Amino acid sequence: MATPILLLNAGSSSIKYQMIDADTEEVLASGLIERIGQDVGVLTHKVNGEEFVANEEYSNHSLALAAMVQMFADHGPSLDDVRAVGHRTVHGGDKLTRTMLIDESVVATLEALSPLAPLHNPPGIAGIRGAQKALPNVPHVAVFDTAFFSTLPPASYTYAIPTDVAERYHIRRYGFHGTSHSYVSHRAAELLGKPYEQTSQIVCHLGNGASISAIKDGVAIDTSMGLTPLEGLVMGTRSGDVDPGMIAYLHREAGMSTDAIDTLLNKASGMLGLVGASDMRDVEAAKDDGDERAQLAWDVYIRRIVGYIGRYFVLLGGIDALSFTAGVGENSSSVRRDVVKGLAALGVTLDPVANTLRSKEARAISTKDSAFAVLVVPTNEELQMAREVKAVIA
Ligand SMILES: Nc1ncnc2c1ncn2[C@@H]1O[C@H](COP(=O)(O)OP(=O)(O)O)[C@@H](O)[C@H]1O
Ligand SMILES: CC(=O)OP(=O)(O)O
Ligand SMILES: [Mg+2]
Repeated sequence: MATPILLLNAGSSSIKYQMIDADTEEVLASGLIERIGQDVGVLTHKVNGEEFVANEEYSNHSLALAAMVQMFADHGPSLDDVRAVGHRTVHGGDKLTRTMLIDESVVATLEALSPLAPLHNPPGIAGIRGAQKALPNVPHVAVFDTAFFSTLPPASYTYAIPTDVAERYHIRRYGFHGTSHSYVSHRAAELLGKPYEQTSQIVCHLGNGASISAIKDGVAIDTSMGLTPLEGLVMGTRSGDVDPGMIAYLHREAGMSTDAIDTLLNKASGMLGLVGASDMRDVEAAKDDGDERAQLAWDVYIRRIVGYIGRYFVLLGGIDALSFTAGVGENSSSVRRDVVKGLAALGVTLDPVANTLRSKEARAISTKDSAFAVLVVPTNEELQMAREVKAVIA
């Protein structure tokens, strides 16, 4: 008896999905709907080694989801066999801290948290609504990006603002990409051949959004994203850390509204703001062509990562492994090379051949005499979600 589970990972302009047999962990189908909200969207559906592509306008996430359902109807596998649907849900706040069945009160809480994750929670909710309509008779389960970080100690999650304000508005650091940090750190422990609970690790999730986590004895103790997924590293379109004084300054001096500043920092900053392109492949190509703006953006990006790793290295008192994951972390050997170059004081060294080898497998890229292992571990948020959903419906 197979247990097919449908996993939905709704982003601001895309939905990634997989159907996984939770018993064998076999991928039964996978797909990606891109450019939701633009004139022409792209839906790519993969099943049995075949690929089916549709180009249509998907003006919102509900319509995109309806197109996905149609793909399953036309090309299989049948959605009738699906036993549960898992939803990547970005902000769970301080109430929703573990994988759980979705009911109306969960959706209401997610709606209330939307201001804290404006790029992520609204599409997540649209995904839940659309999937509930398409698959009304199976359990729907929410898997939170924040859950892995519910173990952060107060010294890590507390902002130095008046306690009554923090409490009234639930202002604290939550952390995101937790499903990925959890999957990657467990996989890294396997590669190290050490029990998870005995590992100290730093994980760099470098995708469009990016974050770093510090894990001590198998417990997350710090991470670079905070109240919202804006804090920390430089990202595709997000600034990461800035002096918070900049917000009031822009408001007063440039006459910008709070919404305009929010959009500036979340959607027009990062690589896009510095170079005019949010995709690291474009930034790297421009840098290699001698574009000075791209070189500066690259240096800012790398320096921020190196700074966080140094800080977490000290906090952890040394580490067993530093892992790179997500779109940039898995694919850009130059980002990995330059980050490790910046960490020379820690005695870490890369094997340049292993670093540039292209592979989809988790692997070590450091030399034998490196002070700690450097790993590339392809993330698999959907598989991690399938495991958690299976446990919840059991
Ligand atoms: N070969 C590559 N070199 C550098 N960056 C890459 C490469 N392939 C993909 N990327 C980067 O990965 C990003 C997407 O990462 P991903 O983890 O899928 O992000 P998200 O889940 O936030 O959409 C792209 O925006 C691109 O910048
Ligand atoms: C939380 C977050 O930043 O997610 P993503 O990287 O998918 O944008
Ligand atoms: Mg992602």
